[in-house]
Amino acid sequence: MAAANMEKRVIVVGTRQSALALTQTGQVIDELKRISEKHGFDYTFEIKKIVTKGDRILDVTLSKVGGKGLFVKEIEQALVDGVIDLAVHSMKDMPFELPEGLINGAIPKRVDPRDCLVMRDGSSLDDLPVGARIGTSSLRRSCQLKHARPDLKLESIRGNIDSRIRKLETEGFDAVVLAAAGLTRMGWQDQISASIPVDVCLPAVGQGALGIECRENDKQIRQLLAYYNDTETELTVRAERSFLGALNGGCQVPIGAYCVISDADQGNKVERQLVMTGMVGSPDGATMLKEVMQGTNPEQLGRDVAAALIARGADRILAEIGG
Ligand SMILES: NCc1[nH]cc(CCC(=O)O)c1CC(=O)O
Repeated sequence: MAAANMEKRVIVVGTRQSALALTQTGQVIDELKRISEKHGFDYTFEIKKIVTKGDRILDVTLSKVGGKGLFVKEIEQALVDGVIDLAVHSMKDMPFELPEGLINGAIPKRVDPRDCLVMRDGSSLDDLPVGARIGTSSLRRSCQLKHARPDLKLESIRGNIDSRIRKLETEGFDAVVLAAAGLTRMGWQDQISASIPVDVCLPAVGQGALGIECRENDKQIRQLLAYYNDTETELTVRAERSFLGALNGGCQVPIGAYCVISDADQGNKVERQLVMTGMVGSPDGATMLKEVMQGTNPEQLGRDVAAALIARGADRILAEIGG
């Protein structure tokens, strides 16, 4: 056992104060405690709550305010300043570029990446009556749902997961759209009426995955986090993020991507391929461009899928939205 492992240390974990952030941070800490014990690290963990700009303006339409990474800037500053040692993010809220000196130390195994419907009645997209009112403020979700069902009325809805579910009743929606991952982490999976297949609604880049951010020069934490990384998730999320970066997109544009690993049996050897679908659409769902490609280098694959969509006019769609 390396001597560094034996050193006692209190690791301060920064988190937003939303129920989802606190819950997933708690779950990550439980897992890191388990890994610490297993590998002989003498670490204890402490939570530090941080209020971000995104939390302060949750009642405003975020897509109007604009700006990328509204939920992470203050947390990253605390990491840079040494006030905290770790931060747990939903991968899909993580900006494309990390500040100098910070890295993503681990991407743990991804859970269900799909969007789902919490419905008043019914158990599938097809059960929604003609002209049903659907609550979502994600342009990506409205684009794809409108494309699949032009009759649906997509309306803006804000707030944390629990307040969005409440609005199903109080604001008379027929359904609200949420990520299965958030509901499951909260233990609310019984609220899911229908999972939307990824070929109907391609998830946001990194949806269902977490990112654990730390300082690049913190060797102890990096050693600990290496045990928590999931290689398959890391490769697929890297491809998706490369796609997002090549399109210069934030989370407020109708961009979706989902990458999986497929092991193709080539007779005498198994070849590992990344298979990625990327999507760019107009908010009204009238235009929706999709490409599926495969490759072995995640960054290259992301750029290739982006280039293929740009060749078909994706950059013009995004320029119109101002994404
Ligand atoms: N945009 C907010 C957000 N950021 C991460 C999740 C949970 C899903 C995940 O971890 O990917 C959610 C809620 C949602 O989209 O329903």
